[in-house]
Amino acid sequence: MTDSATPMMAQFLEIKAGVPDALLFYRMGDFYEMFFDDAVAAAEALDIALTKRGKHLGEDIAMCGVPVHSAEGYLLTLIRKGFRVAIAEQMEDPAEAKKRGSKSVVKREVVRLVTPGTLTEEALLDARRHNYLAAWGEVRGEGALAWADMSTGSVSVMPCPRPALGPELARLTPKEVLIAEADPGFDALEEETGAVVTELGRGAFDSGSGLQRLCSLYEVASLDAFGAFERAEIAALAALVQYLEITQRGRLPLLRPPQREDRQSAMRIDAATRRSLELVRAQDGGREGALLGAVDRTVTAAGARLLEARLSGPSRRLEVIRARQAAVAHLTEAPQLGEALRGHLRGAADLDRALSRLALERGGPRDLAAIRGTLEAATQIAATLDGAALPDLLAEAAGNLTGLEELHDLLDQALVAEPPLLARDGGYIAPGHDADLDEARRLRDEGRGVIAGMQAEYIETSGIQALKIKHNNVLGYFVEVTATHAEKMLAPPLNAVFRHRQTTANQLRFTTQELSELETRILNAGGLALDLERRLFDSLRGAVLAAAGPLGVLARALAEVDLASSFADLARGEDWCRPDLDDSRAFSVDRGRHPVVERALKRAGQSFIGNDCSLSTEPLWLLTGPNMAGKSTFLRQNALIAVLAQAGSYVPAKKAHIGLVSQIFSRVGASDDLARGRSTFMVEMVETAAILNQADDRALVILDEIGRGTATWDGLSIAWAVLEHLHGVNRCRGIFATHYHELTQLAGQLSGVATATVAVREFKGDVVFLHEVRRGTADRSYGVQVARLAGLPEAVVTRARVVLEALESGAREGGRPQALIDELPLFAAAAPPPAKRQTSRIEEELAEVSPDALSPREALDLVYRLKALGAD
Ligand SMILES: Nc1ncnc2c1ncn2[C@@H]1O[C@H](COP(=O)(O)OP(=O)(O)OP(=O)(O)O)[C@@H](O)[C@H]1O
Repeated sequence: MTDSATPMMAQFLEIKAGVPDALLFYRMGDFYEMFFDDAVAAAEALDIALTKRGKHLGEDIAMCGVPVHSAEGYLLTLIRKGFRVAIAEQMEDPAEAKKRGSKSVVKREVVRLVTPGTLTEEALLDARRHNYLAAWGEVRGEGALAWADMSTGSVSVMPCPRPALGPELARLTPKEVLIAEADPGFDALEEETGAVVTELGRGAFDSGSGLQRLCSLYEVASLDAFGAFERAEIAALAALVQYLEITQRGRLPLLRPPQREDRQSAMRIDAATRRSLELVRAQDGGREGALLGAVDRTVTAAGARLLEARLSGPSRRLEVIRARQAAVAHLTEAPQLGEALRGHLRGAADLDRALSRLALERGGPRDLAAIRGTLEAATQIAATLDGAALPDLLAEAAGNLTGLEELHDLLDQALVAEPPLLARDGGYIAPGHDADLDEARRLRDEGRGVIAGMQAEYIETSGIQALKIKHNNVLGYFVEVTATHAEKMLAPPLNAVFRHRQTTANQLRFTTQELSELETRILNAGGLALDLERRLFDSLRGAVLAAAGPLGVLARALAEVDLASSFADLARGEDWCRPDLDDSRAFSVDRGRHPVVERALKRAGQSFIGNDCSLSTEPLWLLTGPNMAGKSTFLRQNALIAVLAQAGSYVPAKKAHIGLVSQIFSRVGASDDLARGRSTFMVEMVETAAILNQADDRALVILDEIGRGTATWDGLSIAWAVLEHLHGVNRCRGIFATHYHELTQLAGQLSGVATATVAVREFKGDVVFLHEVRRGTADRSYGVQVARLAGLPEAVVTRARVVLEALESGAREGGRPQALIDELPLFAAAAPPPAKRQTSRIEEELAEVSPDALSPREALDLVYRLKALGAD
């Protein structure tokens, strides 16, 4: 090391050596600075300027920095881009360091490692989603998965064999997954799950020392009180806790006792099915186009998180679903009650997250106020529910909403109505709460009044009207006059009172004995007031944390009430029905609808055609129909109805009877996976194999055009064999959409297979989509007509018709394809002279438009007009 900044750089390098995998935010005054490779990487990721600061071993040191006050936004960007960030703070006042000698460096320490799975800041989190950190451990061949949301304190665990890990992670969508280092077979995990995968030393997953760590965390002698955990579960939990200790530098978040989940209790939905059904994320990654976006009417963030969890993991337990349904039914039938609850819920804050920030000492006065507000809402909700005959779930929730009145009263009495964000500047404790604080504040404020009086007095003594008493950080309080009065002020008698301190370009500044004394008094009183407030904050925080257990139960109850009333609001608003669920293998839906497609159509002023589906007697439906007729929509809507029903919601149908579905498989819409070297066809076959190997007789399988990605006869043969297997071996319920009309012959031979088709009408050579599903088979594909609608050149469409006709008549007469093709007239000869095309009304309308002259509103109106013309 050869430069002047050596001691500081030495400190930087030492700290950096302790966190080699993270970018180091090194606090220097009002900035977090980054150096060397960290600076280069961060400057690029954040798109900020890269500069230099001194030299190290003869080379320039790269540097970049972000202001502390806006650091959160930069942190978020870095975390989203997959970085981990270590934050090194100054652990002492620079003045302290100076006392040790002019060359000494301010003490700094890493106070926290910020990783995707360990965020707590409001600004860094999506309020309506969980932020899970997961850990997968294995002991003697038995696997287990544990997951925690540090921002709410929830902790869960369950046995999870290695093959089930992918589907479970797809359900939970954790932001970060911990695995033991050198565990083979996890190469693709990051890509598959979108989570950051972090490897920990094997020691972190040791179940023996892990048990001790967990017992001391929960202050219990054994974990039996929370459930009977397997060793692998303990290993996974222990790894989670150790990682939190590492990242939070010993300051553990509030962690609730682990909840043991049972894999058997949730409907199984694999990752491909989740993608295909777009349960909580649409294919474009957004929430809006997904089922979640279409059904979310929750008014609290915790309610929204619960909804996502329910849609991601619908239940398989009849009694659980029925209890949830009963709550929704009660509120659907009593709309005023539901509305009143929703009104009160709007006043509730995110209690879990406020609590978690307070536990980590990252909370402020607003978090206390959030808890006060939520307790208030809880009391109102409990009162609203009081006295009515309630279904069990609501009665239980109502019971959990009371009992914390004392804490509420304490907070209410202690806090001002709208406290500031930061505790630093005080001003959040209400007057009248603490006599000492009131007294200190009185002294401080009186001092300010005295200053005003003193200014008037000095104006009189000096005869200088423009004299002012001001304050700055260097001089404290001082008297200021303009330079024109210099002579007078510096001469007797005034110079005996006013001591000259500073001359600026136009002003002279003075202090007086009296002013200095007053300043000390004001400062002392102000400092004392701040100190007292800080202590009161700590004691309020202590009172809140002491009630963390019941507060957690209350937060959960509020989320349940929110979810039940939001489902009720949805059911009423959208005219949904209460599905009848039982243990049978029935599946019968009358006038079912697809909630997401229906919403999109509604926005465009169109209505959705409801369709029936009955798999109760013939469990497999073979669905044919032209492209664009609505086959995929029909397939998906039936799967979504099963998901909604088992999540406890009403469903978009006139009537529905559903025997519990154990697993859903959906293969709708092709996708390839070029990153993993799989073609569309290969992906399709891998997924089909998974379905045939796993589907049981309670499964619901929806398959769209299996086999279309290969040659016709291969495709047809595969589709045929798959259908036979589903019918004879899997014996599941399912809908199978296909363009192979030959397959419908199979339906006649298999007793459990029925045929259905999406109806269309032909009108002047074009197809008109009716979107009606009827029993029977489609007479033809209408592929050429649909292609024409899509705007294929007229010549190509005409030619395709000729080829189709020849192929069809040839096939009827039993000709060989090659012979048929040989007989076809050549394209050039067959192509009709380009006839003068008739212009359509849409084209006529468009010809009139000059785009630049349109206002946005006019443009929108135009789209509606064109759309209406298209439908004519
Ligand atoms: N029941 C319905 N009522 C009204 N409109 C519908 C209905 N079903 C589908 N549609 C409309 O038809 C469009 C096409 O539907 P879908 O994608 O399901 O067709 P498809 O038969 O699967 O087509 P392809 O075979 O080309 O994949 C939808 O985007 C929607 O706008």
